Amino acid sequence: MTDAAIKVEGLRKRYGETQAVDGVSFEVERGEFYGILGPNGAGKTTTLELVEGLREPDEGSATLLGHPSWPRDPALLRRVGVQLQSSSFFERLTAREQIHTFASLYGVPAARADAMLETVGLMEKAGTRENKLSGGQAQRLSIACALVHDPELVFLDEPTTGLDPQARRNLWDLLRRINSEGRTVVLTTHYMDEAEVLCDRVAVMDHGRMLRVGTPAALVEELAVASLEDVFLQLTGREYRE
Ligand SMILES: Nc1ncnc2c1ncn2[C@@H]1O[C@H](COP(=O)(O)OP(=O)(O)OP(=O)(O)O)[C@@H](O)[C@H]1O
Repeated sequence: MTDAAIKVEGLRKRYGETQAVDGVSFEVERGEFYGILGPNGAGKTTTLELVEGLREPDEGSATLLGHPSWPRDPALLRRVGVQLQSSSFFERLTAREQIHTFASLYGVPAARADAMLETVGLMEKAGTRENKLSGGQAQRLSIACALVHDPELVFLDEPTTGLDPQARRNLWDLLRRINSEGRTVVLTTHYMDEAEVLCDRVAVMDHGRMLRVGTPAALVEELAVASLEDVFLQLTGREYRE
């Protein structure tokens, strides 16, 4: 058993000619808010999928809460929440029906599912079908579904992409609350301000490798620049693009 929430050693994954993840190692402490930053195609999503146990690594290993993430351990699924893309909703179901379905898959009482809808501010949209929700509402519903079984560890892949500034800030409040309740949160993001505000530590990734890990303030200081945006630019040589 290790006390880290996540321990990753030497992960590699290739798709045909593309070395998507090229020897990634990192650790996330329990209760930490950890951000993975990188330009398009850097390998963030593949890294998350390997760590979550959704893909088999070519090499290397990951442990979640002290257990190997591959081969998948059903007992672990109960303790981990993964935010699915809103395109993974069950078709034509309302917001309430979606989260009730997730709740029943996990054996969670319906009342808990309703409480999660309330937490993400979707009670008044409970009767709305998934395809009629706005982008922000769909994101919040997907986060609520990932949290309905009260996981200890939560993975979010670009949770605020495509949201307007107000909706992003509302989501930040929610993510902070989730973390302050003691959950470990790992997210990827396209937004440096978001990483700076939310994350205890960030890892900057490019070309399948982790270039640097540290607190946003420490990275800014280490590279003697003005902001995390500059850290990103200096390490990757690229503006952040969506
Ligand atoms: N299923 C797949 N089959 C083939 N190539 C893939 C597959 N998934 C990802 N790739 C390639 O692997 C590389 C890493 O992709 P990945 O989605 O992990 O990056 P990312 O950092 O999450 O990018 P983005 O910010 O655009 O989501 C990219 O070059 C991508 O084109």
